[in-house]
Amino acid sequence: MAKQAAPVKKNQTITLQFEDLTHEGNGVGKISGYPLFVPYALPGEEGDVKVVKVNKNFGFGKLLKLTASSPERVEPPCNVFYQCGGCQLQHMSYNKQLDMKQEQVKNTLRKVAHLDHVPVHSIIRMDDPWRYRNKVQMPVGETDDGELKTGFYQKRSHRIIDGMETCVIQDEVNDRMVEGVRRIASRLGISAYDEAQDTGVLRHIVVRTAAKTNDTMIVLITRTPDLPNGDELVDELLKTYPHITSIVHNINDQETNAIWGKKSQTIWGDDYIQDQIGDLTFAISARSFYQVNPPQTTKLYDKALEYANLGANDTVVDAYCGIGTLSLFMAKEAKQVYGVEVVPDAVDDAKKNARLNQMTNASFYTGEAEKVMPWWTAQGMRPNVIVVDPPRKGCDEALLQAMIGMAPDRIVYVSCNPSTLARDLGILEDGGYAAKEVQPVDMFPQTHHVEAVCRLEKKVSDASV
Ligand SMILES: C[S@@+](CC[C@H](N)C(=O)[O-])C[C@H]1O[C@@H](n2cnc3c(N)ncnc32)[C@H](O)[C@@H]1O
Repeated sequence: MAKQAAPVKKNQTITLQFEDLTHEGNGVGKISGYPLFVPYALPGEEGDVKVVKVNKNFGFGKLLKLTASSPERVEPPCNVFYQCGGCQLQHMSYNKQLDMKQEQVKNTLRKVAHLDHVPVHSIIRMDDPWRYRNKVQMPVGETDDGELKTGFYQKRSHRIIDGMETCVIQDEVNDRMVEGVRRIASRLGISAYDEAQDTGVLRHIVVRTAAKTNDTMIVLITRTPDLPNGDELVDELLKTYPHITSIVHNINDQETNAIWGKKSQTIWGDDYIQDQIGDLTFAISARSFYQVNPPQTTKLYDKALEYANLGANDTVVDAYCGIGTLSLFMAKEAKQVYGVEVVPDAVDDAKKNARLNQMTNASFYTGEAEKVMPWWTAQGMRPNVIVVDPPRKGCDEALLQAMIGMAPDRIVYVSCNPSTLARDLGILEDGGYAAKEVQPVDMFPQTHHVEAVCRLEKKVSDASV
């Protein structure tokens, strides 16, 4: 059969009405049924678009001029929003962002796993959806005059954006600290890493601030094993910012896109910062995962706890447990909690956190959850509740099968990716679990990222009814 040509050509300019949004927040307009995805266009708008890419079934366009604008369009407060790849939705009212995320969860569950019947509750919004991030990983470069400069990369590139004054989703302390480190390091003549030549020293400045305690950790990531003028840098930083609790040097000597290298050493203060969530205290070291949005984290964990519906005799497994945050909240209500996590430093933090909070009924194990869980199943572990909170790629099939084998009464699935959530729910449904309800939580305002918690229960078999 002859291949049907796309009805547009690259570089052609067309007028398009936008009717929908993609998961990434791009506007969707159709020309003779052929969809074009156009960043920064909103449903209900019309605009002149230059076609920039033509695939067989869809294409991409660049918005040249809006001819009809949506009431949901707002002025992005960030001066580099259109260059930076960090946020995608600042041009959209917060209510519209929430609608989009809600619909994404609903539609993905329906399309991927045919779970149309599962109620998806209204997304839990953030009261003030700005300045929420407690961690920043900022690339370092050099100006033409040899001064250090910092800024996020331009979209789909490794070019640092010029003129980035601030990041409006970062905690202001992080913004200030990045600028402070840049200024002092520049004065001390520390050079920036040059990716093209694989030369120079400072690659990234990472700052993590604890919202409740104001503890701050600074991580200096260098290509070189030593940090020239490191002592002076530490002295000056401490003089200028006495609230710093930890300074860590991480070495990344590889030619790679990865930010972090394998070796870290604390060059001043503690190996970790401490923060509080609710009435629990957590130690967090440099390499450990910690939720980035403190006010929303409390809401997310409250929902996960409600869904776990724990009793004093319950045993819980928390797979992908990080530093044991959710595990310890569960341990307050359950008899025993077992956490498993792949990052050894995070497991050390989790053990420390159990001690810090005087909790003796939570134990933590290092390993890949997809390997440890089948082994636990074979050992006869039979928890009443399993909690999973995997990275974006979702759960490994071996882990899902191990969960099914453990036959818990309830499963709580915390997800940062609706597509893998839906895929995994399909497998759990086939394995005898019913998804009962889903609660989206807006953990990442101004970005297209979506978080959701799902409650599953073991299906009652016909024979036992
Ligand atoms: C989304 S975080 C959740 C952590 C924790 N529940 C929290 O709220 O802070 C996912 C965690 O899974 C860990 N992880 C990634 N792959 C893993 C694997 N194969 N086995 C065990 N843990 C893994 C990551 O290191 C990270 O700590």
